[in-house]
Amino acid sequence: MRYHDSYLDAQTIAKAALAFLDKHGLAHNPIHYAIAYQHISETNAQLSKALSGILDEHSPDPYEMEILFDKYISENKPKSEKSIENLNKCIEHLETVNGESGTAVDQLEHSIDQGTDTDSTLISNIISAAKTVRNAQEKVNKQLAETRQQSDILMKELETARALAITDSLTKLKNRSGMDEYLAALPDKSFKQFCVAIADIDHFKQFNDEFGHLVGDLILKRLGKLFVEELPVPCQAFRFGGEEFVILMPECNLEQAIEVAERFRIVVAHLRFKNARTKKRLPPLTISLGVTGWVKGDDIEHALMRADQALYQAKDSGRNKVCSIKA
Ligand SMILES: Nc1nc2c(ncn2[C@@H]2O[C@H](COP(=O)(O)OP(=O)(O)OP(=O)(O)O)[C@@H](O)[C@H]2O)c(=O)[nH]1
Repeated sequence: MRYHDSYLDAQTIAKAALAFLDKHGLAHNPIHYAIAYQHISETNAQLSKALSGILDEHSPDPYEMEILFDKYISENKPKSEKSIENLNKCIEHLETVNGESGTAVDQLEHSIDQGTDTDSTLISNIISAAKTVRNAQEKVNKQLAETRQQSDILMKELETARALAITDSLTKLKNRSGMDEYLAALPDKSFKQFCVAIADIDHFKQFNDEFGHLVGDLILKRLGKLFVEELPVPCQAFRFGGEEFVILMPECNLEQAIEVAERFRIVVAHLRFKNARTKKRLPPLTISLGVTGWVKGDDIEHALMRADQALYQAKDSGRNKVCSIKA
């Protein structure tokens, strides 16, 4: 159970939670209320820490509240455990039914072996055993259909869990594991021409410090979308953690890869963000990129190290730049 407050305690917390919402001009909707309740009752330390960080600066807006709710309250647990439980129950039932029909047949065999029954008793025993077996068969068929349904649900849940494991929850881009899967599935011919880039947001710490991590998260989210919208096929971006992204560029020579990176850099530099609460414009955001070639036989880690060196050069020479190192 999540809440242990007594009736009276809960009433007191509820009043304080509503007063909190009023104080910050927030609607009494379930999302805002859940945040306020958990904050006031001190039952969610991480939520309170994030909320206090915002409260130090300003009253949270509904957008920030939604992000807090998604990050610290909302639960999206996989139902796999329940499905496995159901599947096991189906199997157990199948075993019981199978046992019932086996017992009926055993009893019949026994009375035939003994030879003590009259013909009419024997016939009625055969009919009764046949009925038991037929009933059991019907039950088995029904149960099998249910088992199939449960196993389909489980398969879907496993697929979802697998997709989640290789996806970055914030940007929705594939993560490092997703990139490893992508590389493992690459046909050999793709290695003829292949480039790798690392993109990194400039002065993102400063941005976070000035506007808060939640706004920083929104920027990362927007960048994730932009990679998908702006990178030409078959280039693909992956989030490696933090504000660092890897772009794999199959079928690109170094010159073409630099062009792709440069175009993306310019798109980002032209983006304009607005603070949803204050409606004020945020300062322009820039990224730096390091590009390198990846040749057949080379370890991807080596290519990533070269791309990182190139990125370092871009940062070192003023940022908002693309630098490259040959394979
Ligand atoms: N909002 C947000 N910030 C993040 C996330 N991951 C990493 N960061 C922040 O990204 C910042 C990275 O800072 P630094 O590595 O110092 O780099 P920088 O400030 O961007 O400076 P340069 O890379 O040298 O231009 C840190 O403040 C991290 O907290 C995230 O998921 N969300």
